[in-house]
Amino acid sequence: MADVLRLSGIRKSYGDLQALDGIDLAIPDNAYVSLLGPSGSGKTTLLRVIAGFESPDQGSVTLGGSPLDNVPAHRRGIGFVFQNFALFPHLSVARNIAYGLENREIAALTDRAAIRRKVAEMIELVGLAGLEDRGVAQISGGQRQRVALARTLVTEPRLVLLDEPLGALDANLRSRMRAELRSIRERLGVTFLHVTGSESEALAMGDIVLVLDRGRIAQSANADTIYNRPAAPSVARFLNCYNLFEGTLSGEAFVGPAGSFPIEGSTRLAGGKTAYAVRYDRIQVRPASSALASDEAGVEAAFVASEYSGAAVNSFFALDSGQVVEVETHLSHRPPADYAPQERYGLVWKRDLALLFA
Ligand SMILES: Nc1ncnc2c1ncn2[C@@H]1O[C@H](COP(=O)(O)OP(=O)(O)OP(=O)(O)O)[C@@H](O)[C@H]1O
Repeated sequence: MADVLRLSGIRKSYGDLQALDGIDLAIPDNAYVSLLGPSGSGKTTLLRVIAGFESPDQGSVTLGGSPLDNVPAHRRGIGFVFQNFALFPHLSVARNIAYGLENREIAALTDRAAIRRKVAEMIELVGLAGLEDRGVAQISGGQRQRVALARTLVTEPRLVLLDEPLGALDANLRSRMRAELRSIRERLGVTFLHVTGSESEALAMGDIVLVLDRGRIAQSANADTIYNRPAAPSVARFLNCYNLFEGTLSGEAFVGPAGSFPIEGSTRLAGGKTAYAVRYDRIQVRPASSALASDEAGVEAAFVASEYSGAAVNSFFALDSGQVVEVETHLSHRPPADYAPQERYGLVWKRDLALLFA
């Protein structure tokens, strides 16, 4: 797959704050790419540098092999979908979409019939047929989202940047729009770079997931690799599905405030920092003082509370060190257990399901 976008050595600071700290990145053509990172990690700044709304202090951006360094935002051929949609409230659905075509810097269209035809095609593609003449104040949030997308896509950009595009939608609509966005992108064959703070959205949508941590790319991989082999403890933390333990290696064990875990059989990953990680759904809860099998590791902890979320229950246990360990039990596997508050339990996992960053 050829790369549509390349970034090399991008740095951007605001005063003393290094918002982007040396970004090297290649984004393939015809792909859905998610950009995940916690608040303040530099996601919006990165999009703004790519779009040309901000100039980097150092580094270069190329699109389709051509440098963009001196190309202003409106001549880059890059589309941008804003979180708040940024539609013209006094214009109809069709007029909002046509606006992009009539006013684009490169090859603006003036032929009314051609504009009408392209707008109609786009309305069909994003599923807005029948709403052409409605004012954008008279349609739902999900429909406004589609107008924003259509207005960008109608200009045939090579790359579309989407800044938290589902953030303003309610939970139901958000999950429906995930599938819609993926299918619209596939039909057009254009590359989408979708910024999100939601790990489930990033993993569900991206053919490639980029994880940004304090202005640097911490990992770039497919969803399965990110989920099962996070490149660093910080990536595991953002994924919100791993218990992370701090400590050091001591012979054949990982030792920290939580206890001592034999490391034989655990998956060893390079991660810059020593840490031990166990996914929430890899932990079994047993009576306290149960014997461990030779391929298991575990800790004892006091039950705090459970949270029911439909298909699963998440239970929280406090270790003697104060750290809270989360256990996720899928209800298709077993009925919800009734743990007693403050009671001690054994939390046990197979060693070969644990990750050791060292
Ligand atoms: N115009 C600006 N002036 C000063 N600091 C800025 C400016 N824009 C961003 N920053 C700072 O740069 C850092 C990165 O901000 P950015 O908006 O890119 O993060 P983000 O990952 O998009 O966060 P969020 O998910 O909260 O939107 C933050 O610490 C932010 O406060």
